[in-house]
Amino acid sequence: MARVLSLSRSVHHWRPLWAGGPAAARVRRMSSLEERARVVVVRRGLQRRGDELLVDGRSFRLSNNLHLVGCGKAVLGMAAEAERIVGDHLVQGLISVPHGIQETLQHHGKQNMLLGSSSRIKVMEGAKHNLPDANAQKSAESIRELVSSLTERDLLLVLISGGGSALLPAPVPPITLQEKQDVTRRLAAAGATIQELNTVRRALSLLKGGGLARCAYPAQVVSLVLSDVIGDPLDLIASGPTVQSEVHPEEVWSILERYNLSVSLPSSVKEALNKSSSSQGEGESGKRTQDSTAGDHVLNSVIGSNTIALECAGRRARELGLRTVVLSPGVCGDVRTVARMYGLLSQYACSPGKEPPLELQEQILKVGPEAGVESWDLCRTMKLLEEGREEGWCATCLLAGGEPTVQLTGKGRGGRNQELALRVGLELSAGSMKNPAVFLSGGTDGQDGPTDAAGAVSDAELEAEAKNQGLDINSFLSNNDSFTFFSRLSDGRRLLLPGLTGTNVMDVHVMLLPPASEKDLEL
Ligand SMILES: Nc1ncnc2c1ncn2[C@@H]1O[C@H](COP(=O)(O)OP(=O)(O)OP(=O)(O)O)[C@@H](O)[C@H]1O
Ligand SMILES: O=C(O)[C@H](O)CO
Repeated sequence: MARVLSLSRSVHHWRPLWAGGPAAARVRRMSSLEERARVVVVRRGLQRRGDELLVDGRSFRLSNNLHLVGCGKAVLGMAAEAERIVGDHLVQGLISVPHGIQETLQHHGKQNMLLGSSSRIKVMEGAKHNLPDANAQKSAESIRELVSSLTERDLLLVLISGGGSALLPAPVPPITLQEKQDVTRRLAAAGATIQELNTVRRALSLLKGGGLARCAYPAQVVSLVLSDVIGDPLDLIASGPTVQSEVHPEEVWSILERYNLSVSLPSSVKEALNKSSSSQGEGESGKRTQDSTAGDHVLNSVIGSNTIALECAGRRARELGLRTVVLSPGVCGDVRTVARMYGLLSQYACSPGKEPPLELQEQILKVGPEAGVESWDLCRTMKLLEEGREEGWCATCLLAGGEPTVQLTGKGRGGRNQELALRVGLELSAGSMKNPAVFLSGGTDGQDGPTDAAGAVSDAELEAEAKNQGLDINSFLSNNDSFTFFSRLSDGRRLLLPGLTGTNVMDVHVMLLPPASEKDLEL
């Protein structure tokens, strides 16, 4: 947010700052905030008292018996912090992190998130563009080997964050990596939710759905989880490698049928699904899963989520002199519905007259829940927006988070954040009144779909700007080509390009709303 906009408080418009200048310094301050937040969540989640490790009120004895594994986009920074806390008892570690992340963090001067040369933790990179690949599969095999060698005197610390599913691929034989990748790619492209996607992934994997904890048995497993799924469901974040979950083949089949994939499935996948119904409750080694992942042997603890990103963004917005309103960390559903909701909220905040029209309120209460926002959050937000209009002395920064979905129909390059920004831009351009709101949507991991951008910024000028440059927004949208659109538009200055951030707590949406002028209120 700080990178993108600077607010002129005296006039009712925003001056885009994406050309650089003071913005660069602000990005650095923002990054150090991010870094502090991550350090805080790990320090809060993993406490040390002498040779005792305290997690979620439970105590574990450290005696040079600690092993560490992890997978996910935020895991490198988490591992660096964990090693600072318990490194003296660490025997060995191995983490699977995104391709290129060490170089990016180095490049951005985030030394704090990198492991030192004397670290006992080995870093393996893979899953380019967030797709499981041969490198990630190698990492998964090495992690499986490491944890399988543990005994009951060992303590296994598992670090998990979003992106972990692609970074820990271990297809159930005879499924090949390529076949598994095809199934998940086609599901994602058809608009499947992360809940549906990971339910299928769990059924096709040796390590997901508690498989990692099963392999580590009889060692004690302690998992620290940074959530990137709405509601923080442990069994779905990174497909729950340390969370025992039953595979219900009928549930998996119904998801595959919903997206018309059941007929074209490779025979290996069908075979694995049929087997899973008969081998319920058994680990790979034949150990009863009940023994290995239930009860005291495994502790899973969520240490952070999108709510933390919204808190940090809110703090920064207040420092910049803005009034902050947090809508919800649970925005989801089709990107068109989400765009409509933001269009309506901006109209509500900016419509002329003493009070926003009642029909707008009704429409917001209808569309909002379809975009995952509860009615009481909508009512609370509308009340705060209305108060903001009346106070009229500073602008409002509306913040929300979540993960909308895009149903891919085209072959272009883009991501849900860029597509959302583009669609919100159209909403803001529509109608006779020039809407003064500015909207940003960005993935906290720094990567939106298979593109180098994290997201984009839009406002009511977007449509005219595109037209002047000969770009037809609707044809880019119908080809899901939002990245190409924003790259071509005004030399890409509306794109958000932070590079991989080393964290991953879903997306953040920011809408800046200027206060209503006295003239507006009198209309
Ligand atoms: N051309 C496109 N236009 C719009 N959205 C796209 C496009 N290509 C892929 N997507 C969407 O991007 C999403 C994948 O994005 P990304 O790789 O950032 O994953 P993610 O959900 O953030 O990953 P993770 O949760 O594993 O960190 C999918 O939901 C997919 O529908
Ligand atoms: O890795 C994954 O499965 C997603 O990021 C959700 O956690």
